[in-house]
Amino acid sequence: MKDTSISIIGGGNLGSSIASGLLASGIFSHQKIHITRRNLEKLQNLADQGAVTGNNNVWAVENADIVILAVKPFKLMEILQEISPALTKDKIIVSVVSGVGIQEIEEALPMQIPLFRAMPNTAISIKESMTCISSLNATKAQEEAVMNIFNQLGKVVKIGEEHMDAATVLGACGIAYALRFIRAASQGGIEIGFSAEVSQLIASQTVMGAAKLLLEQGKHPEEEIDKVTTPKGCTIAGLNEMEFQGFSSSLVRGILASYEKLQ
Ligand SMILES: NC(=O)C1=CN([C@@H]2O[C@H](COP(=O)(O)OP(=O)(O)OC[C@H]3O[C@@H](n4cnc5c(N)ncnc54)[C@H](OP(=O)(O)O)[C@@H]3O)[C@@H](O)[C@H]2O)C=CC1
Ligand SMILES: O=C(O)[C@@H]1CCC=N1
Repeated sequence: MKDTSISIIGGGNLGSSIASGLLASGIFSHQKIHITRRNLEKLQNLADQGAVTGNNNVWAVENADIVILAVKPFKLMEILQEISPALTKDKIIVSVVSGVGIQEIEEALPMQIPLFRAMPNTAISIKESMTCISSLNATKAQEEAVMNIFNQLGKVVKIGEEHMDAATVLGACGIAYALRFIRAASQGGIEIGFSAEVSQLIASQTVMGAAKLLLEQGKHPEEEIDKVTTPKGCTIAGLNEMEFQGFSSSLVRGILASYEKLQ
């Protein structure tokens, strides 16, 4: 895709993470990656790596084959109105905005354009995102092209639009839940004698190993847990106390609370 141009409108937390992932991936030439926001100073790091930064959204869309919309939900309609004159039928739009449905976006567009919603997470900056994608008005080839981009930035799954809020919670918010687990585990590690640094290393690498056991071997978590829980041992004692304190149910309820916020 070296001749293809991609523009990210809204270089904030997620937009900049996407740009970093794209720069690291080599999918596009660096000078074909455009990113906009009003406070340009905050894009200096991406400019230093060869991306084209700016604050002219219309220019960015005119010069793009693929446009990623990464502004806050309340800004999206304003941005769609602004960039509408620069849109043509051959451009692909990908919205990573949470809570705004694909149909609502289509209604705000001046013509029928291949439209995608993608829900990545901030690990896209290191090509370890989980990205869920839905589409409207896209050909098979356009779907494959978009899936292929996100596939190189982590893992990707195509979902129905009706599951996009669930994807937002489990995948995008999920990064924060997992990080909070790591922080809590690290704090426990400090209580039992490790320095903060060593504790965080042990907790982070352990979570990565646990995730890889499932991802690489397709196992169920309980199958792997059974291998760790020695009868009368310390793991089952800790797990049962955590469950007594509501560990699993607090996670499930937290996921529901996030989901309800999007309804
Ligand atoms: N953060 C995350 O983990 C995830 C976020 N999302 C979704 O992604 C979207 C962005 O979220 P997030 O990155 O966290 O939010 P941020 O506020 O960090 O980023 C939005 C950016 O848009 C820029 N912006 C505002 N107005 C304009 C404009 N007129 N033209 C160009 N850029 C503009 C802002 O920069 P400036 O003020 O300098 O213009 C800001 O940095 C949201 O819709 C969110 O729901 C989805 C999945 C995960
Ligand atoms: O919390 C939020 O609203 C956004 C959506 C997904 C991740 N962050």
